[in-house]
Amino acid sequence: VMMNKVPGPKLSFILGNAPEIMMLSSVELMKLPRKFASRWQGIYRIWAFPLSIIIIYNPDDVEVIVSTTKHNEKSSVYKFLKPWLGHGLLISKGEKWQQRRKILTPAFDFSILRQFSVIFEENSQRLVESLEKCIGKPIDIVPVVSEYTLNSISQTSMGTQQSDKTEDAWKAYKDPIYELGPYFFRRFTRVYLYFDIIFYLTSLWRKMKKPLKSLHGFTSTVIKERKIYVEQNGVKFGEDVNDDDLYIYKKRRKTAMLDLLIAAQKDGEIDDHGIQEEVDTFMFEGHDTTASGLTFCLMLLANHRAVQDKIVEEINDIMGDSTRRANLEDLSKMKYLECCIKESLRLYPPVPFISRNLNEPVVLSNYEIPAGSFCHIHIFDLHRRADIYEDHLVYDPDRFSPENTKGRHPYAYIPFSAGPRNCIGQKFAMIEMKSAVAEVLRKYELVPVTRPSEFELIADIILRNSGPVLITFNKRTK
Ligand code: HEM
Repeated sequence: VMMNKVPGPKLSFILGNAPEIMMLSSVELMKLPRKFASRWQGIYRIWAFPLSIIIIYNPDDVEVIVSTTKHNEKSSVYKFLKPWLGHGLLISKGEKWQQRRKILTPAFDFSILRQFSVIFEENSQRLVESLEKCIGKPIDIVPVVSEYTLNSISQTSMGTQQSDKTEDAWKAYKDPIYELGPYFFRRFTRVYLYFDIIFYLTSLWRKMKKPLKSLHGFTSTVIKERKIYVEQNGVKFGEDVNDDDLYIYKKRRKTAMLDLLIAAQKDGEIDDHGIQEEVDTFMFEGHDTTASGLTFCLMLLANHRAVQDKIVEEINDIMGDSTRRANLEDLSKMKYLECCIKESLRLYPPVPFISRNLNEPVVLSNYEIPAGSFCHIHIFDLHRRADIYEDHLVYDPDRFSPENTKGRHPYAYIPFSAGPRNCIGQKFAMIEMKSAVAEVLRKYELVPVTRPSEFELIADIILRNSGPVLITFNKRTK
């Protein structure tokens, strides 16, 4: 069956109402695909002249698209990010992507994550201390959590020295990102702005230049400082990693991502511009996603007292009376905590949708989809399918126990995407989130202020609430 048989909103709806779509707020735009998802069964199409877009949210079709390298190319939607992230790993294609992925993969090897875990521990400690000041009153956790994830990505992957970068110091990086958000949104909702030739003539583009310059200035300083450090300390590349965590961490050994790139440059595999692209990509992808994940997870735990208590019980079983920080080995034993994080990534996937260019025809749900179409994968709607997840809107971490996971379609749950183009930072993110949640819960009882029912999610690259996410932290008395 051909493409034009795929169900979807009436042609006139999209074309006729295009100006209305442009008028939608980002909260309303987030709701629209949710409405469509409930009307169709896992696949629908949208014509936004001259684009034909297929939207899928069923495991079989998702598997067809993400499990091979055939449909690996990101769609033009990502080009909105190009002025910022260049052709970094998230956006690049073909041989360039393959080569970069090969250079960068060792930076996320388990042996390196083991070294990083000491840094996560220290930052979790700092997170816990910073909450001390706010005990007993509602606070917005969004800035607190993103300070944690920014420090974590920069001190691990970028090898930034462990200075006490506070919220204020990070403003120079975060403010331009917040400034750019609405501009990306504007472009996304206006099909004519999909064409570079038009876009680069608009005042929108002119407005974007300044925040982009600030962002690039920030990351190029990170690179410069690290190059000087490597120069002065004569770090040798290609040494075996010593087993002593503390030693490696103090010495800041070669294996951090930025060091790998600097090494690759010495081998002529990448140039300054290429390094800048990757640092921009990883600074962003590596902090905003986990900040979103942690925000929603902590909010859900505040709203589910029994789940919180069960996690604390698990932690107490593992840590006993010890007050030392939970290390990587302890964290790997926290199986229930892992289920809680997974379940929160199901309901609130930080990357709510991904998109591919179909460069060759493909059959999805028995429809022949021609080459040249875009394929959006709506992770958000896939994760909320009532036929896969009973009581699909209920936060129930036990869904991810080994028994309950058995028999579930492997592509029914893909917060980190899947296949060859999956998230390179998946393990990194899980350890980082576990460390923070465990340490926070050991010290505090989370009392709900913002309720999930009050959420107004917005259409953005990363899933966010339109307002603050408030929680009250009280000292935990065992
Ligand atoms: C909860 C946290 C995270 C979530 C939910 C997440 C999710 C995702 C998803 C869905 C993709 C696929 C994107 C696409 O197909 O367009 C992706 C790719 C990617 N992620 Fe993550 N991510 C997380 C954390 C991280 C971290 C911590 C890093 C880096 C340290 C990272 C770096 C990347 C990069 C570089 C890519 C592109 C990979 C490629 O195309 O080869 N992510 N992530």
